[in-house]
Amino acid sequence: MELEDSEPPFLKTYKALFGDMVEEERTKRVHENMFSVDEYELPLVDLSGLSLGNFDREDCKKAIADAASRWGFFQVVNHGISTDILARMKLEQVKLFKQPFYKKANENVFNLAKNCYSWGSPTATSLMQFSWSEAFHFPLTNMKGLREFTSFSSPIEEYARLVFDLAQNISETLAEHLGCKSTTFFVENCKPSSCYLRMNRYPQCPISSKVFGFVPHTDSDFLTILYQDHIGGLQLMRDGEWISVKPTPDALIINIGDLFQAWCNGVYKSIEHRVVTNPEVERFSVAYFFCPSYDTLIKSYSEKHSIYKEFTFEEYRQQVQEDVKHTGSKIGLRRFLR
Ligand SMILES: C=C1C[C@]23C[C@@]1(O)CC[C@H]2[C@@]12CC[C@H](O)[C@@](C)(C(=O)O1)[C@H]2[C@@H]3C(=O)O
Ligand SMILES: O=C(O)CCC(=O)C(=O)O
Ligand SMILES: [Fe+2]
Repeated sequence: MELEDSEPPFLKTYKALFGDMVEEERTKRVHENMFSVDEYELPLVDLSGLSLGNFDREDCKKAIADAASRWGFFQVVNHGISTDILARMKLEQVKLFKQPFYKKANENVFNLAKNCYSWGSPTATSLMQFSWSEAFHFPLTNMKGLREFTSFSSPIEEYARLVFDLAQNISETLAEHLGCKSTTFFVENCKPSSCYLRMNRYPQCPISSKVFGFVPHTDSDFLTILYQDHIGGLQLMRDGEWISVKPTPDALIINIGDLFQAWCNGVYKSIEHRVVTNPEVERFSVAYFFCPSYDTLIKSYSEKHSIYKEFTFEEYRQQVQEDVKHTGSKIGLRRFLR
């Protein structure tokens, strides 16, 4: 197997030691169920409809609510975040991950939160729970901290400001569709400082199609807004099958989180998703978790009927972390069924 100069050193070593194994792995992946998964385009909503006349606006809101209830996932274009900001954010993200390990692991260098950098799933208790990825996952309580590393007006900071408004608008649209026309719940309980940003890097994985880039999970938030590059690898569970999500340039992917599913009594779905590895190229994504403050009480929007017990966001996170610690898996909302 010939060695290409452009390949990272670890891959050269692998090919020298296990060349035929890598070839065999590549052949195997073609038939592997992870890679023969059907690729779908998520329901696409053009948000420019929200700023048009009444009918277009209502159609746009209905498309958002339909996708959130039928898929739990959808993608949006004309979301108001420019291609330029997305491209500059991606560049900063690549620069950040290319830093030497000692710098990435030293939170003072980037002035981000403590312990925000990790490899894999920190609490994995078996290989199947290992994630072949590295990530910075930090609360947006200190946006200025982002400037220390990147530049005065960090594109990541600009993105975080814009994506908060987008998450707020989409949440209120979803609430309105439930008949909560003038709810102030999200404005009162979700602030830029209560949200999180997670930057993911998925290195190429030439050794096994059985390793996940990110283990199957649901997001423990109201709403996640995901910016992914063109490589692909995100899969979601639909009708009992894993389906691959086809990347759309400059689109943002919205998925409903556990807290919204509880708040709306299951009308909108928090869907399990995962990331599969790629044998040839690395992949980057940025997930924005739209979260309330920890003391926010999550209870059904409808007084008359609720599937889940009331719980604060803090109680939810603690329960998840306890379950993940003791069992290696997140039990999530099932813990709070009435
Ligand atoms: C180990 C875990 C923590 C996590 C659920 C999981 O089982 C695997 C995914 C993890 C993750 C990653 C993104 C978010 O940080 C998070 C809150 C989420 O929604 O999925 C965490 C989960 C968690 O701690 O609740
Ligand atoms: O990278 C992706 O496509 C998904 C990442 C994800 O699910 C997460 O960060 O919660
Ligand atoms: Fe996720």
